[in-house]
Amino acid sequence: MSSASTLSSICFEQGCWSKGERKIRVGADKRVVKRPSSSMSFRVSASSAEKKDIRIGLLGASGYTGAEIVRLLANHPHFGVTLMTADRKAGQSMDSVFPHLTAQKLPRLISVKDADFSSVDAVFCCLPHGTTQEIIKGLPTALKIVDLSADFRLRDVSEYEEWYGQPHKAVELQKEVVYGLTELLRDDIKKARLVANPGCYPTSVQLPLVPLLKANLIKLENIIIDAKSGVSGAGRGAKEANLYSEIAEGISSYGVTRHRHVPEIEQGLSDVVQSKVTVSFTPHLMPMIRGMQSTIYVEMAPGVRTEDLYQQLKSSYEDEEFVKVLEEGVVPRTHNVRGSNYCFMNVFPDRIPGRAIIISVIDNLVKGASGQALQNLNIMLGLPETMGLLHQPLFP
Ligand SMILES: NC(=O)C1=CN([C@@H]2O[C@H](COP(=O)(O)OP(=O)(O)OC[C@H]3O[C@@H](n4cnc5c(N)ncnc54)[C@H](OP(=O)(O)O)[C@@H]3O)[C@@H](O)[C@H]2O)C=CC1
Ligand SMILES: CC(=O)N[C@@H](CCC(=O)OP(=O)(O)O)C(=O)O
Repeated sequence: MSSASTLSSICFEQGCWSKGERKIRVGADKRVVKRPSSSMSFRVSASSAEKKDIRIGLLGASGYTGAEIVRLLANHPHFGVTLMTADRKAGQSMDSVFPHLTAQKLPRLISVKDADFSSVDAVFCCLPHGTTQEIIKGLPTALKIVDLSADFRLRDVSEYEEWYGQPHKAVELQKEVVYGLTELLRDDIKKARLVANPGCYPTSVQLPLVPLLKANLIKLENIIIDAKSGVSGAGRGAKEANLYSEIAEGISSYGVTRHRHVPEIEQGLSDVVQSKVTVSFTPHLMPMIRGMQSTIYVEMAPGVRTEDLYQQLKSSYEDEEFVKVLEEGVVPRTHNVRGSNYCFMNVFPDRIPGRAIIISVIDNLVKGASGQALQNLNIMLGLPETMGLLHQPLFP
């Protein structure tokens, strides 16, 4: 890995920049993008920018989440991919690995050890968990980084070691990490250099539960999460358990009693109430490619009705582009969010008094991974967080 680039910095017009920075005014909202080191200045419009002025490095570009970021960036006026890495596929062209991305002009896949980070301003890290800490530790400190793996999500390094079965290799770096659950931690993300993008299950679970816990509407005990994922959640690497003949025409529970997303979910929920929250969580592999549903059973606090949960979720997310509480009685389906950055949710009364059932759906590869990562990098660089993400779900 070679030496650091100076990070581009971006701000709204009222922000300030120093001498010698290039500026770009973007779209009608008069946003200003600034990059150090050139006297040149130019303008682009957000809708038709040919010049992608912010250079993106994509580590693990030959995987599913890497490819999904490339797909999303096709519609991003500022982020252009200038560096892409792979492991086994290093040396190949992206077109040959992912022909669906052929229309884009992309750099060749190289090994991460050959990567020159002086050519990038920000990095999406789409590597398997367990490999990422050492690699990120070696990156120039000027880079803004969104890590999609689980390597930096658990604040407590001993908890990481317990659940991931290996020592944490970047303990110092862990201290500066911000957890990237966008809608709920936006203010911290704005200031972050390194964001740990949440796991897909934890995203689908925390988005509905955090506002309800914050408002003391549900009990901390007996939260039961029955979650289901499409097979792309397991990545592109070949595994016997993910063969068509193992997945099709059936449902498999896995990680029963001990899935590594449990501590991540519990960390997020416990933070909200400043008290230990525990959950029962069982994930299932479904015979579908994308999509994730979490069906969550909760006990309501005394005197609380399902209507109160519904109103709380409605008001918490009324101004959010990507989190939608459906009309009363409408059941969210993974089909409704396919290919998009949306999370749809709803809450239903259980026939057992005092209990409620919450259903939350996302696309694991978008809101559960690459979409939320892009949302976070937009925020970290002062851009509108919806940039590149405003396409509608693909249905049917
Ligand atoms: N898939 C999903 O829905 C979600 C995934 N995530 C997380 O995002 C990360 C990426 O996931 P996904 O894209 O699905 O994974 P994939 O298995 O599809 O892709 C992994 C990528 O990392 C590269 N790679 C593998 N091993 C190494 C290594 N030792 N050193 C350097 N590069 C390596 C691969 O290269 P090559 O192809 O050449 O072998 C490939 O580009 C993972 O940490 C995953 O847990 C998070 C949320 C959801
Ligand atoms: C279907 C499937 O296997 N899903 C993955 C979760 C995907 C995800 O969010 O994983 P990370 O925490 O690794 O980022 C799993 O259960 O391990």
